[in-house]
Amino acid sequence: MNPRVRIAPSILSCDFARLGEEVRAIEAAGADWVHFDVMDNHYAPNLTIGPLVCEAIRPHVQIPIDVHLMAEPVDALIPMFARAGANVITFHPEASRHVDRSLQLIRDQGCQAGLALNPATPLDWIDHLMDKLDLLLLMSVNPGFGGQKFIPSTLAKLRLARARIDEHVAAGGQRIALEVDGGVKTDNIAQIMVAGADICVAGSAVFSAPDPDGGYSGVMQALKRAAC
Ligand SMILES: O=C(CO)[C@@H](O)[C@H](O)COP(=O)(O)O
Repeated sequence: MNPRVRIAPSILSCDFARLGEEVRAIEAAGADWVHFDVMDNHYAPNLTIGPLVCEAIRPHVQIPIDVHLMAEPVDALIPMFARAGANVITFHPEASRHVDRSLQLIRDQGCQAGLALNPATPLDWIDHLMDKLDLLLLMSVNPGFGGQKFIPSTLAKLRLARARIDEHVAAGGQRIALEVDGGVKTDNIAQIMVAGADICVAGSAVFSAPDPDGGYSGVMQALKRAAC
């Protein structure tokens, strides 16, 4: 088992008719965070869930809710999700006119602030923002849907991001968690961890592999074992 790996199942792939049960089951199986994908049919080509759903699952789990905004504009959504019980709020830089201000707004609401970069979005976006980041999310698929294939060039970007974060910490900066999102499976999670990830989002890999009793311990253990 790799003690460093944290798994954040993306509920985009869960059975929404049994949402409360599903989030309780992933927590019982050892999930570290609940990953909550917000898409608006504008920034991302899909329409998913909002603050009401976040508020509805909040009492069902103790683990952090990791809200990933694939929506624009973001500023009005930030306090809504903070009030709904989000612990981490991440957005894409193209979705905010004033990225620094949006990051500060997240921290002002008492949440951890994250920036998400699409596969084709350069890492340079973080250049003047390192002090404001609690999390950097690298998309390893294009935003929109669960069940896509991991884009291999993410590994090189991940190594660069790891080096940037380590330099920042060595220079006295705060820690920044590095999250990878999309196409994470048991057969590639080891490479992803070696490249420097701290947190792996996994949607279809988790929710398509329930145990016979409907839980997810088997797949969660398999992902954590494979991450070594
Ligand atoms: O945000 C997204 C896709 O836009 C991701 O969170 C996916 O939902 C992860 O699902 P899998 O690729 O693991 O199935």
